Amino acid sequence: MPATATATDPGNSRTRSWWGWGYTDAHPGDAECVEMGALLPGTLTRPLPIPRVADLAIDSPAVTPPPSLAHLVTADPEARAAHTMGKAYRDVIRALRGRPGRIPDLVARPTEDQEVADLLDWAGEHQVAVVPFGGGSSVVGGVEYRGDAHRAVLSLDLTAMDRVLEIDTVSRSALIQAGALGPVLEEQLRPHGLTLRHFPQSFEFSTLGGWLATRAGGHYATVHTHIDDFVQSLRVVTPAGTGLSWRLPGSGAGPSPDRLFLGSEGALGVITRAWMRLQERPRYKASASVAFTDFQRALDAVRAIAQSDLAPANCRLLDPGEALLSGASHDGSSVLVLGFESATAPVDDRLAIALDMARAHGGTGEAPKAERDAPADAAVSAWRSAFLRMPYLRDGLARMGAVVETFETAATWDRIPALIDAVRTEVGAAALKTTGHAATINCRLTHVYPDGSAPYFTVAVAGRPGDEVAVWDDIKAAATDVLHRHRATITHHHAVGRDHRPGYDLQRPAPFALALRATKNALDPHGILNPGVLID
Ligand SMILES: Cc1cc2nc3c(=O)[nH]c(=O)nc-3n(C[C@H](O)[C@H](O)[C@H](O)COP(=O)(O)OP(=O)(O)OC[C@H]3O[C@@H](n4cnc5c(N)ncnc54)[C@H](O)[C@@H]3O)c2cc1C
Repeated sequence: MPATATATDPGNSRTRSWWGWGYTDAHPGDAECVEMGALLPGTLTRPLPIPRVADLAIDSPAVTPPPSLAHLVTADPEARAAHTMGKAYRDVIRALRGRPGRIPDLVARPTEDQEVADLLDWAGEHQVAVVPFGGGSSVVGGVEYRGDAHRAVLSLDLTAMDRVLEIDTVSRSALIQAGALGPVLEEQLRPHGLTLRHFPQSFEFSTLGGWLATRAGGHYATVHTHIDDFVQSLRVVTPAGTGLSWRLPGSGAGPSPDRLFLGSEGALGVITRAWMRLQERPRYKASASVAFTDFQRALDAVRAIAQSDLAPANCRLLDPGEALLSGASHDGSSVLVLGFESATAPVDDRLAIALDMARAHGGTGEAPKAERDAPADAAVSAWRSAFLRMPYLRDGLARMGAVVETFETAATWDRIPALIDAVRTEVGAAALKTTGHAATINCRLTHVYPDGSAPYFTVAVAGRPGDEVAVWDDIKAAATDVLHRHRATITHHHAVGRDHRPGYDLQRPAPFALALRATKNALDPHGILNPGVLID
């Protein structure tokens, strides 16, 4: 039976930062920034001031919408500033240094599909570049226009389209508007005992449409974690018309129309709504952590667990640096965070078997605790809270002039040990060369598969004050080169955007690039949609 739900924003009384991560009231204060900076010798002695929109040079909009669309569009400086860039380190430091990217001329907030189509029609007639914008949490330059300086730019913010329109409890799926932020969407599903169960680290500040357009990866380590797996059907508004795929549990009818738009990053069309497969909320949970003195043996343990049929919800391996940083270990050991959950049956047995497998590879861990009865163990809790706090701390370190950023990849198991070693050595050497300081490079495995895994690296180093962007670009170029030589993907879940174009262009087969170009020409004949992303 169809059910409708009303959108709510649980966090709407708090102020979102226009330049940094999340809510302004959660940002570290000056004293905490100084304390963090002291951990990286060579950083500034005082934090850079919080940037103010009033200090930005914001030109008058180069374009005016027609009266019929004027009510959807704003030229408010705060709104324009907040839609200028994503939330990568590169974005944050440019805002802090008063050098943000190209500020869009206008921000539009459509409330229904027809308004999206009307905005695209108008933009096509006037050659206005349109950048679809969900939560704006892109870390790859996905929402930042970097094309011709004379072209007008419209940021198309989808967040006013944030409702769960219909729930089919029989087929356990829901029709959801693309602009719903994670908490807004889950709040509407909760009364039905259902969940999308897609929890990227950016969950609070990213949208369903953004997840679909970037093929986001959720928090879970195995099985259902990529947003792709939950898609039943998509509605996409393109300059060439609107398409709606059929709701099907599976179909072998030629190439999948949904697959064309998953990962299309706003370059082929605007995803306005999707039927998504839902899950029951888990009732049984159990978690534990295992310490290893030997990282290679820890990798072997994770591989064994990933190649079993245990399917842990969480199977994150933290190297010693990552474990120290998150408070999961203080003695130089690597830590494997294991978690199981189910809506159907207790999971303690599965956790016990996984722990036995870890111990067989030299791991030491405490007896498992079922989370229904007892809190998760200390290392698991420490890791979880550090995980959510991390982006705020990154911005605090950026205010100290430090260079702190992450990058992620995936490769088959046979390549993983050499890949991780090469990143540590070669990216470390590049960081030393460009800054004169030794970098901290930590690694964790975020997602594991029977045939490989996704290592996620964090780099922290004192920058060259005032030159932090160039420093990061040097380091990132070295990282791209290492990944390419080791046949590791340029991104496992952070998308391509503009920053990953060099790696993506190398990775994709030439005939596929031809097909993508032809598709872009067919669907977006005026080239207005997110120019520079995926294909020129
Ligand atoms: C601290 C932090 C943690 C993160 N953690 C994760 C993580 O765990 N997993 C993960 O996968 N990613 C993660 N990311 C990256 C980012 O959150 C994801 O790429 C996310 O899917 C982007 O969603 P969004 O709504 O913010 O999209 P935006 O950043 O607004 O847009 C991203 C891209 O999608 C396009 N787009 C947005 N909405 C639409 C639409 N409706 N139709 C068509 N195109 C659209 C945009 O044009 C852009 O190219 C993280 C980022 C940060 C800053």
